[in-house]
Amino acid sequence: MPSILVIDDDRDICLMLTKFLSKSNYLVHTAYTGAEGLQQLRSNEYDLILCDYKLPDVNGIELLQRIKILNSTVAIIIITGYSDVKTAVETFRYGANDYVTKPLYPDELLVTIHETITKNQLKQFTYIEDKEHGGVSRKVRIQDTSSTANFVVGISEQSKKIQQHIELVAPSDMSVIISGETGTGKEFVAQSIHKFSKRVGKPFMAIDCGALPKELAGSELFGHMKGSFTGAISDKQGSFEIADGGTLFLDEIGNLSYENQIKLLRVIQERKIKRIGATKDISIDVRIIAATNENLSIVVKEGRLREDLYHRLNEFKIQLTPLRDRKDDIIFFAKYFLEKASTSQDKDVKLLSADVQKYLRHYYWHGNLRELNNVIRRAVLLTKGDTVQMESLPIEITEKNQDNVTEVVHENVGLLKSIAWTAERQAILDVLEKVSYNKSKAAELLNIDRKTLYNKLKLYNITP
Ligand SMILES: Nc1ncnc2c1ncn2[C@@H]1O[C@H](COP(=O)(O)OP(=O)(O)OP(=O)(O)O)[C@@H](O)[C@H]1O
Repeated sequence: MPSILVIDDDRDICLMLTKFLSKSNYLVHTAYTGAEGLQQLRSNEYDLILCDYKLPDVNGIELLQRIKILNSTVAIIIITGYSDVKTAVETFRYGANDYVTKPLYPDELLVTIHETITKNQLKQFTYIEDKEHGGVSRKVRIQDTSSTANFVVGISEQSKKIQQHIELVAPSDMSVIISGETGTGKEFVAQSIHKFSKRVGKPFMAIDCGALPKELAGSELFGHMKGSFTGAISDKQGSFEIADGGTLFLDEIGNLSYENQIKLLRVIQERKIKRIGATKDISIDVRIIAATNENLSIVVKEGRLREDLYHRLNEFKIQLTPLRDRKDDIIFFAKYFLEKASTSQDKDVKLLSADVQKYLRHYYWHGNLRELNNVIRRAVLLTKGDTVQMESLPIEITEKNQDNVTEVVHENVGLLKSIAWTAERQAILDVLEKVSYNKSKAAELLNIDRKTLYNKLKLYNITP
């Protein structure tokens, strides 16, 4: 039975989640503070941590970093208010796997939890038969690249160009830097390069340098010998050895320590590594694809990335455009995600209403394709008929976005506003019912303060 640790200071949410996740055959533990969560993590193994972004004792990023030190492979889903999505997408740089927005919908949560655990397990340790080492089984971490089957080429000019670049650079052995905002698809592009290269069939390993605790990074990348430091209880292969013959994808390269950058440079120049504490070098043949969502020339200027390493990695550069700047792709991908979500949820939602399409086109998409995927997944869950309507979109997309929707003719604005309001009114009523009309609890679940809730009750003429 997969096990989940819920970290949330809202005891009602913990209780509610424990109840329905247990019913869905998960083993659930709860913690009300970050410190308590870390304590639980020290004594238990979990498949997934479901963690509120705002905890009283520790901020979300710091907690993620501390979780990763204790367990670098556990899957993490962040719970956040939609208004904080911009901050939540930042957590992907620190190892979060996905996020869900409040108010929580049980069905959506179940789908997200199931997908996250499955995807994370595919990345985890697998025993493989190692012919070169006398057929001995060894434990390695290999990324399953079957997901590359799902790599979709967008229809915008920028996406077509990216595809050309992938096909151009893949057969060569050049190092590649892929840059782009979070969620633009850097890892998908890296997998695609691997798939089209002669290294296909060999390992593709993804290392998230942002999520890698500094203390463990050297050993994770280059391996270590038994006894080389406290905790090194046996010899360990690093990612370079494991990925030998294949491709190593180094995400958030700007986060590597200076010392590890020097070691990385040596691998590129001499094709050799030395495990921590070892005396002998090991020859390595690995193609490196690095990714970043920062401007690397600035990172170099600031002294966080060695210039020589930057130039060695920068043999070929692929720059992914934010989704908001390739508008043609928005609806194209939305339809793709719609079909995927509809199939996986066993529903028959096939269309996006004209208004929904307009609003999607004009939203900012801080989290790019990842955010679009999440919004569509939730919209499919909330849709009763075969067409996604405005009320199934988060209020942040329909409300804040209104000023930007230039294609909406003036007389339609009032109508759209009223649709958005209807959706919000319904959401408030649903939550009130769920918490037996306890307004404090309702405000918490809705992620607004009590005063705002009272104002909205007045506005929508709700008299519980
Ligand atoms: N080409 C694509 N085809 C289909 N789905 C895609 C594509 N690119 C991105 N996605 C969707 O967006 C999500 C995020 O993609 P990916 O992890 O590659 O982004 P990223 O830029 O590496 O993000 P981060 O910087 O946060 O690590 C994927 O899980 C997938 O749902």
